[in-house]
Amino acid sequence: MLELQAVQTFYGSSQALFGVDLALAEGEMLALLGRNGMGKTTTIRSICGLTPARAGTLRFMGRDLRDLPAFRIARLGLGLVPEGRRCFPNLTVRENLLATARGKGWDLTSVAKLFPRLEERAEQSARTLSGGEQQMLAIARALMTNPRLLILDEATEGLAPVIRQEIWAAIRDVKGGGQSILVVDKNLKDLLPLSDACVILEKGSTVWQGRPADLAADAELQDRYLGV
Ligand SMILES: Nc1ncnc2c1ncn2[C@@H]1O[C@H](COP(=O)(O)OP(=O)(O)OP(=O)(O)O)[C@@H](O)[C@H]1O
Repeated sequence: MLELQAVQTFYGSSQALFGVDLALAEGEMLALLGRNGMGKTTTIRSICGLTPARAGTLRFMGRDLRDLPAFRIARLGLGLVPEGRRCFPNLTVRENLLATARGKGWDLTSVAKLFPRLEERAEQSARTLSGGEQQMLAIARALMTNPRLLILDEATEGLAPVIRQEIWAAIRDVKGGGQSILVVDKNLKDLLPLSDACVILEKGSTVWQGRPADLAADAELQDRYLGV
């Protein structure tokens, strides 16, 4: 479904990605891992066309993504939940959800079932939600676009443990429904059991690709690339 080969991306003259490879099959969840500043967010920005790659191959559903503007890439069916959970603060929860609604599948009823907290707060402005609720809203908004691929960048970062667990439970449900997902998260304990494949980035390059069980069993590998 998604394939990156030898992707290089720059911010101005400063190179951030030096050779990112990854592959995600339809219906699977791919975990993109690596320490702070190793290029995970930049990889996502390159896929979405927000910081276009300067070299390499990026393909999604058989389409070449290089040189497509971000809005065209989004329309191919990428639903991005960016770091920092951006919603419209002055719109209500319901209005935020309706603003992105597109296609068939996820609708107000099914996202309310996934995140009951959002249904309880449907008429509140998004500004008044807690950080965890805003994250749920950001995920729900991305689902309302009925994306072929859902991309989650640090969806549980900085949230209380109970809220994190609610979000992981929701991700598990969404995945169980066959949704393809690319996820960046630091929480291996929650992430690995749900994932089908892993990619580790180190200094802007892919240094390891494999199965979650192999990574879970390899303390030395975790220590080398993911330890703090
Ligand atoms: N807007 C920017 N301008 C210049 N350099 C940037 C910019 N954003 C990121 N970088 C640099 O690109 C490299 C990769 O950063 P990136 O945010 O992709 O890493 P990350 O793995 O997502 O890290 P984190 O887990 O901290 O979000 C870093 O060296 C970072 O300093």
